Amino acid sequence: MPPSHPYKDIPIANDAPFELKPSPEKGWGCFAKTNIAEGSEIYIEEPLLVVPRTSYKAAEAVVQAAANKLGDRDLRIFSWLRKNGDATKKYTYYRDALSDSYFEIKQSKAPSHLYVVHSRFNHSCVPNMQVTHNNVQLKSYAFRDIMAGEEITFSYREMLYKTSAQRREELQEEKIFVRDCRACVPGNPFQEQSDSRRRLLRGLKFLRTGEDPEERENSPDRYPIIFDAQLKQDIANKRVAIYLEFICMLLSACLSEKEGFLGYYKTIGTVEERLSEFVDTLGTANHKEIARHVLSQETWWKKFCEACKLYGRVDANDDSQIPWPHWGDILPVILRTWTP
Ligand SMILES: C[S@@+](CC[C@H](N)C(=O)[O-])C[C@H]1O[C@@H](n2cnc3c(N)ncnc32)[C@H](O)[C@@H]1O
Repeated sequence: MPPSHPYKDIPIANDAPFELKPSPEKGWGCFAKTNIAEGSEIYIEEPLLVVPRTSYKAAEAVVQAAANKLGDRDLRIFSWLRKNGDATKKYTYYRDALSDSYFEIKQSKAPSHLYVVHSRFNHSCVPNMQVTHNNVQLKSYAFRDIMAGEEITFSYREMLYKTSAQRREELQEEKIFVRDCRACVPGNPFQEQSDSRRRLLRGLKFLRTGEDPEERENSPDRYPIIFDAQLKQDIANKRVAIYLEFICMLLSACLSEKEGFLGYYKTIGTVEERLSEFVDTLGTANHKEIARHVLSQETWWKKFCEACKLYGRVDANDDSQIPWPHWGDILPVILRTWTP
């Protein structure tokens, strides 16, 4: 009989809906023991170790000092960590154990928090779990239904607006070579459509808000999303017409649903709630009526199609100064790139 794997000893609450098991080509991972309904909590965890931010070179002494303050039990748990679940790969350096299993808690001044259980979940670009935190406590929940036996994954970075090539580039910088991901493995229909959908989602976000979610990290010209310089400047400086914002929100919901991300933003209210609030901002009674009719449609695609009836209607609360013809150019392009 093979010797027991050290991960088998990692303490996981009995009522946790998942178990740790080998995950083909990804070391070990976490798999659902039962069906988990969308919105259900998956795990709550406190950090085992909190280490002040430091340079990689200095980290060994700093992490070692923090580890030395652990009680016997926690030190033993720390010692069970293995490089990507390989039982033979015990860490030589404390800093490497930390750097493979830490989470950055943005609000905290000490960014390196080691969570033994949450760091056993593998990455996916089409994940089913979201990890949030309340100060230093991590809390994860299912943002879509998860079937018993399915691997539970989360996205290590914000990746909704990135194409597979962009994601690959970023993850490889962290030595993560994504396997078994239907949005990344080239040549399958989901992957090809996924790239177009994510590019469109990014463009729609820019149209709605004037902010390009990728421009923060990349130079504006590296992965341009809007090629028309005048249009780009107009959107960045001015508000778009209300009808267009509404249509863009609905098309974004269609695309997010296809990508499996519709439940992802539930922490800030459901898409339905946000759209209802949006309807309240319309100033023309007739437009409100059309918008309510739009939201009563069964599917996101039907809602989007009905919303297109608002196309070009200037609302009483509209303060858009962006000239019309641009939008006439854009919508057909959007519609051509995506089939429901
Ligand atoms: C935080 S650990 C995740 C748990 C790890 N698999 C284990 O057995 O302990 C991160 C490491 O898991 C591996 N990994 C995570 N997601 C992966 C994926 N989608 N494809 C391939 N490897 C993945 C990478 O080696 C990465 O450095």
